[in-house]
Amino acid sequence: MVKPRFKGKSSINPSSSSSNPDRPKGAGGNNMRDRATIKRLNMYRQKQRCNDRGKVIKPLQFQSTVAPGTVARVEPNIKWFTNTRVIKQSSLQKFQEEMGAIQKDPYRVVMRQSKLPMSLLHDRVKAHNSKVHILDTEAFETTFGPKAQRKRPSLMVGDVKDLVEQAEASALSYTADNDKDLVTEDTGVREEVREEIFKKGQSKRIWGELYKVIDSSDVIIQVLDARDPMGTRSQNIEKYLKKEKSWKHLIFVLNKCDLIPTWVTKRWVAVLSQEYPTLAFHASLTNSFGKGSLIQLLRQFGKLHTDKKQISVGFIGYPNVGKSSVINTLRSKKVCNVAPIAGETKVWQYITLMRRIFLIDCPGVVYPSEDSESDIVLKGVVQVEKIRNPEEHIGAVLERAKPEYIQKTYRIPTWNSPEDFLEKLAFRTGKLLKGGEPDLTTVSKMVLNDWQRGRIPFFVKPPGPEGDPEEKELLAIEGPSEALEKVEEEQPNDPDATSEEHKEQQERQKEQVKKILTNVRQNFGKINVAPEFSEEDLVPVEMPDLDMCDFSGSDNEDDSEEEQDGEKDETTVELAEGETESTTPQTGKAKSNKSSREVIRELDEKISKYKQFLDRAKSKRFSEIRIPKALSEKAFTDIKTKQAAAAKQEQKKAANQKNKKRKAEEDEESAQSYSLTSKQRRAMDRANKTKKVGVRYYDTHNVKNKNKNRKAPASTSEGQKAKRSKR
Ligand SMILES: Nc1nc2c(ncn2[C@@H]2O[C@H](COP(=O)(O)OP(=O)(O)OP(=O)(O)O)[C@@H](O)[C@H]2O)c(=O)[nH]1
Repeated sequence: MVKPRFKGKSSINPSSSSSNPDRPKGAGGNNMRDRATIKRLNMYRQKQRCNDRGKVIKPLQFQSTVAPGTVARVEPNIKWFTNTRVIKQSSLQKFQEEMGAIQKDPYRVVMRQSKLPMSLLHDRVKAHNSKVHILDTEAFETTFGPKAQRKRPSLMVGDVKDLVEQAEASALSYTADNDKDLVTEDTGVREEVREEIFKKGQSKRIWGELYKVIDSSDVIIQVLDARDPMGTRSQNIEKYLKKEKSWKHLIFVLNKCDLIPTWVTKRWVAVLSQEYPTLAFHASLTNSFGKGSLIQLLRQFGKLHTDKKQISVGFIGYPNVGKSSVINTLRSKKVCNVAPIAGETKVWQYITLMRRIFLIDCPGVVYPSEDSESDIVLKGVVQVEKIRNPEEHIGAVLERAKPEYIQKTYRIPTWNSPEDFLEKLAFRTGKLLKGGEPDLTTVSKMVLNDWQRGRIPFFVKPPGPEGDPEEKELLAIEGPSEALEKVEEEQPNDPDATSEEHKEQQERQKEQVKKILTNVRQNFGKINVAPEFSEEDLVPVEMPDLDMCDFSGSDNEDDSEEEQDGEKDETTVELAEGETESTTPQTGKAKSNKSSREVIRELDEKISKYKQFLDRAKSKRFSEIRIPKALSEKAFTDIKTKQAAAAKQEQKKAANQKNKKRKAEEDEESAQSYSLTSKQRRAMDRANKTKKVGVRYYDTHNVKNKNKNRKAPASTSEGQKAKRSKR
């Protein structure tokens, strides 16, 4: 530190040291410390000097020299009161009036409030018991009238008596187990902290994404896993939507219907339809179900919002329920990433379905619940690879899935415990560690993956009696419209819905939505159920509407799908038409005019239609369709008699036209065995073949195979076989 040295008259130190407050300007460059800073720094740096005995011989600057305890006076310097200002009463009043007027004016803003004595505006101290002047600030109508907008506290009771009664009642029903706030003695035993992965889909970021999707959508589709619709449903989000966004349409889509028996799909659709419009869906690019209905529904919703250029449809739901797959199915191509692991979708994503309809994919969201870790794993919320102890959840799998399905899937006849099961499976699949130890972790992961991907047949049984088809029908038919009414009734009024006009508009919209939903019908018989369920699970569902009209209705769905895809499905058969033709007597006269070949061709067509129908039924393993035996027999006997008649006619013609020798031979043959020509025999064979319902689905649907079978001459195939056997 440079001390100012006395140099004659001047006490200014000419030194250019950085600690000299008097140094000339520019001596330290452009960025010089100012005088005050240097003085302050010097003050910090100074040290007190003491003699050998500890007595202060040089006190610090500004240090009091007065002995402690002495009464002293502070210098009466004006600088101590720099922030104080004096204002005249008249000026104060003027300030209050002018500033008050500005504050009340909503078009003017007071800037720099902190620099103005704003507290002077509110100097009137209010007494504690002074009246609340609500009406000073709010009008009577908005406060108390029928159109009051002021929020009232929601009190559960009307008066103190009620309150006491309620308190007593709740005291009686008190149980310490449910009391979360109860302070208990620390036993030292605590629940283990949950692994982070079990909080999948609950992060703030994911919820942020969800709210973005909800805010941007006009129609919200909650995708549910058909195997456990209630478990993958977020009732809290539904409540939120009903309360805060009541003008948005919420729809359920029951996805993965191919993994459960059809009657279960039907029942769940009926049950869920009582709350929200519900559609069954099977997401697949090649073999989907429900696509036509959903697109039709979305189109109709688009028409509802004529005021908008386009509508946005948000897909929300648990992770891994198939939101992205549904979007891909609707677009008929891979527009969203799909994976059999949860959390594939990370951020929201906009996809154009049509010019007027946009789809928004959302990451899977999980509402924090009481679910156990096993519940979370089995709902497919977490990725199996990330589970630390997958063996712990195998017990839950074995509990939930029926033993017969486990036996069938893994070919393990019996087991005593989950560990035993895992060991047996490890030995069977050769998943062994060093020394031949079974690799339980790998095997457990395999089982959990199989579960999540639907390879182990499982479904949560829907509520209600199982074998009451009448009730089911009723629910299925009345469901959507009832649901709509209920939803609409429960919906609170839109804040703006004060005017009559708005109400009318709402009514109109309600009617329109109702109409839309009654138009959308699904034929559950068309779902291709993949897993093989036991007899017990395939509760035979009588379909009273198994007259062929039902099938014509079902084709409508395909039609709409084709409309979308722009391609025609060759396998679509209008059985309704076929049925009326075969059963009505009108054909007799007309047919007599037709040539026998035409008749045979027609009959062939009919045969193939019936065959397709039977194959379809067979592919469902008769889980949902029961063909009345009388009906099928009648149909086939009809065909056979007609074929025989046509064949006879053909025979007669041929007999007239062909030479005598041939005629004689034919006569001889017919006399001997009443046999038919090879063509007729083939036709008869085909007719007989249709009786065999054991033909697999792809035999008729795979056109390639069909042609191969037809074209390949028997001799060549035999020749090939012979060649192969020689080799
Ligand atoms: N069997 C069957 N599997 C399906 C169906 N829909 C989706 N999946 C499968 O379910 C898995 C998850 O599908 P995603 O579309 O990725 O599911 P997501 O809901 O988008 O999942 P997140 O990205 O985690 O939100 C994939 O392996 C799909 O193949 C369906 O209808 N039937």
